[in-house]
Amino acid sequence: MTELAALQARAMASAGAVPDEGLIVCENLVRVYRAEGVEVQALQGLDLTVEEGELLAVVGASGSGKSTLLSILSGLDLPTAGRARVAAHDLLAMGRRERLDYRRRTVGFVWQQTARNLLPYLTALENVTLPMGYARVPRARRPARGLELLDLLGVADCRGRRPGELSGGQQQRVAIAVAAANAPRVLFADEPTGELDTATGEEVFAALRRTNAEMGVTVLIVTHDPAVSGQVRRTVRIRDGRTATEVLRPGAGTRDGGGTDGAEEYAVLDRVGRLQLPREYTERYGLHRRVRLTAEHDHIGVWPDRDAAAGPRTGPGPGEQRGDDG
Ligand SMILES: Nc1ncnc2c1ncn2[C@@H]1O[C@H](COP(=O)(O)OP(=O)(O)OP(=O)(O)O)[C@@H](O)[C@H]1O
Repeated sequence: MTELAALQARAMASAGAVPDEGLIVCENLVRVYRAEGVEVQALQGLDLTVEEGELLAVVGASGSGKSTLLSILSGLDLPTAGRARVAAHDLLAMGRRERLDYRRRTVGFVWQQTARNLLPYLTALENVTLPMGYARVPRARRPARGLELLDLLGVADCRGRRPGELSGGQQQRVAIAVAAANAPRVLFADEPTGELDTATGEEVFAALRRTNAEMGVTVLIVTHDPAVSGQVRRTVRIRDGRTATEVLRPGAGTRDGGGTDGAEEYAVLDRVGRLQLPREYTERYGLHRRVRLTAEHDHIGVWPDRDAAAGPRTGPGPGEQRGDDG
């Protein structure tokens, strides 16, 4: 078995994930910051389930809560309330040692700032082999494993160079190799292409897809760039600290990144049946405070509540706009 195959086998092996649950499960996650007497609700009851092996993007405007979510999932921050589990680790209940082990072995990170990912005085290969010490990989096996990773990500020729001698895209691909060095269950990437031009950014996405497809590592990319949706099969949009909508693109996330054809937008339904309607729908159809539901044989109709203004009525009026067909 090659080093990479061994890594893949470890990544794929179930490490005790609770059956019927995703690899990542967030339920009603709340994070309140208190600064100088002012309270900011960065997360306001966020729900998210990610299955093992997924490659997904979490998108949202600035201030929507993406970084807060990433800090919690990566074990750097604690939520104020709610539930968060990753690979059978309860992120609210981890002790110091478990947290350290979680950060070293269960998850890997690629940050936007290329300089934050790599040590400047080490070569690409030394950067990749460094974290293997945390997972007690025998010293003699580290270079072969590191080279295999650099090769998978198309930067084996950079092995002897220091970060300052690499392009931004090469640095990010080496950073993915570093993050994947201990075959984590999940790789978190925070705006991994934020500092790169489009063509270089696509190379980095291709590298993230290879890590996902060939090592079986679940990859979660956080970005404010909605165009990233075209690169992955599933995009979850956060709005005001909650998961608002999801876009699924059959065929995306494959070699060519897929296209926009066949993309379908979904609203997120939480465990107790709450649904958040996209703002463009609530504005377009004049939906405020409450809506009227009609049960059809294969869908539910959502109608503006005009009764409040126009008096009681039993059915939708002629020419009234339909709120939602699904
Ligand atoms: N340490 C903190 N103290 C107080 N408020 C904070 C803190 N960190 C974040 N916030 C606030 O929480 C909200 C969500 O911030 P967060 O950084 O998670 O959003 P984001 O979607 O990652 O934004 P960006 O894309 O600009 O990084 C914002 O209103 C932000 O001002």
